[in-house]
Amino acid sequence: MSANPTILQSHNLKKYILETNVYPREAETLKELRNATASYPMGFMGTAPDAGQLMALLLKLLNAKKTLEVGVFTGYSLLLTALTIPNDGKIIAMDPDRKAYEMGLPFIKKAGVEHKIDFIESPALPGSNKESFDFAFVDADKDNYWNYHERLLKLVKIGGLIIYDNTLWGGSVVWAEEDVPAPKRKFRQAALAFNKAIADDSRVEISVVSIGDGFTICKRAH
Ligand SMILES: C[S@@+](CC[C@H](N)C(=O)[O-])C[C@H]1O[C@@H](n2cnc3c(N)ncnc32)[C@H](O)[C@@H]1O
Ligand SMILES: O=c1cc(-c2ccc(O)c(O)c2)oc2c(O)c(O)ccc12
Repeated sequence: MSANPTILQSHNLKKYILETNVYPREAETLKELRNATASYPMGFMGTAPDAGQLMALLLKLLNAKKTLEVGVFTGYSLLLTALTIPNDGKIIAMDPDRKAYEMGLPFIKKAGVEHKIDFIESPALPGSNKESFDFAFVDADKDNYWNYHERLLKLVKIGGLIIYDNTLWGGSVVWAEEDVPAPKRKFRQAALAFNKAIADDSRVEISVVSIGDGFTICKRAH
């Protein structure tokens, strides 16, 4: 729910933020990928550009070099990460949907950052448990977030960050169940359970940010 100001309740305020501080600094290739994605089926799933700007800032703060992405789609967050990490950085990016990745690939090539990307055409839940990643972005099957969390706490370094997207699920976490469209209920329940569990998890420091569709930023504490 990136293009819709579902969390920030004012369309005008969202527009103001985007036009004043986000779009003028957005890389040309990201803009092109975002525009091409808008006419792709389910194009609204792409990461919101204001949320992307926050992600880039955090990647820079961390000096992240090795990152993991679960849920690539056409590659907005992937290209953003590739543009932000150093030239010898690496992103392992997993998604069973190669078609969507290939739609965005020309923009990644044009930006000259394809060498930083290792795309794996597969559902996630990686095999190795060796900790080594500075950063992970999870924007995939919402009902698996807790499974990803358990695995990522082994794969991300102490002090590293994990960002989960869609944790406010269009704002529906505070709606009555009957007001939520039936197909959205399963992921709403998943978000409610995830938000409760993460609040109780002393292994991470957290901040829930009402940007995009809700970002839960977790720092691995120990
Ligand atoms: C919301 S989109 C990702 C948006 C992307 N981060 C962006 O900025 O455009 C969700 C993606 O998760 C992928 N997905 C679904 N189940 C998955 C799984 N088990 N492992 C990895 N990716 C998965 C879908 O194919 C879809 O492309
Ligand atoms: O409607 C959506 C659906 C999904 C989604 C992702 C992975 C799956 O396996 C799946 O079955 C659905 O993801 C979204 C998202 O990430 C948004 O930011 C906004 C909307 C949606």
